[in-house]
Amino acid sequence: MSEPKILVALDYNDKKEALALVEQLNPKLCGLKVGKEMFTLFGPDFVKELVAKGYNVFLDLKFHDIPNTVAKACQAAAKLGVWMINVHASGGRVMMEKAREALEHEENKPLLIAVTMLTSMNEQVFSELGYQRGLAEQVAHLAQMSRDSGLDGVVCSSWEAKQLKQQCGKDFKLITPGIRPEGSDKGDQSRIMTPSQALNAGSDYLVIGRPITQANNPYQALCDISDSIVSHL
Ligand SMILES: O=C(O)c1cc(=O)[nH]c(=O)n1[C@@H]1O[C@H](COP(=O)(O)O)[C@@H](O)[C@H]1O
Repeated sequence: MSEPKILVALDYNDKKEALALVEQLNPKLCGLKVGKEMFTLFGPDFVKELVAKGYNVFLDLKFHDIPNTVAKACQAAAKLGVWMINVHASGGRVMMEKAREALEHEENKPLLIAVTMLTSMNEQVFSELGYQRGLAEQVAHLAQMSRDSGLDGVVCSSWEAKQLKQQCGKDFKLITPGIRPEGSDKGDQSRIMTPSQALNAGSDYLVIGRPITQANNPYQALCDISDSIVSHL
């Protein structure tokens, strides 16, 4: 069975609300992403609760620290039984290599991916950061460094997916947030595509939050998105 391509971002401040949606879902339909808000509020036990339900759980804490700290955080995350964890590629090559090495002896080896440039970044915001390269070039540079460090993939926007597939190879996983069905509110996302466009561009997994969680009927919103990409499955 191919793994579900949709990862629902459970960005809730209410555990009951999150679990009410999860109860309507199933692990064949989607994976679940737990980010900084729910992890801060409800901690590792909430993550373990979702893992126990049989979901692919993506723990999105974007570890970015000195190599030793990130390596230990990755080991702690692996012990929760999660399917995927992320670090920030801007932490550098040594940090990413130490993170990968730290997982080698773990019983549960989650996919280890690196965040390149946040999908909320546009050229204007990016230019204030003072990088020499352009935004797309910086994403490509960080993706190559992540690949060379032995990571399993990157978080990037769907705008970079085609280029990164050519550059890093088909097995290097591309996880793309900034997914918006036609007509849905961009919010603070900048580099967006529809689910189908993103998969056509080469995305392996679609991270989708508010278009689902803030819909009037989140389950129906997920089903509609799932139906819209059925030709890609
Ligand atoms: O690592 C992430 O998941 C992430 C990286 C990135 O570049 N952009 C991004 O939006 N995300 C996360 O993906 C989710 C997107 O949520 P929505 O904008 O509501 O669909 C949020 O939980 C973000 O924290």
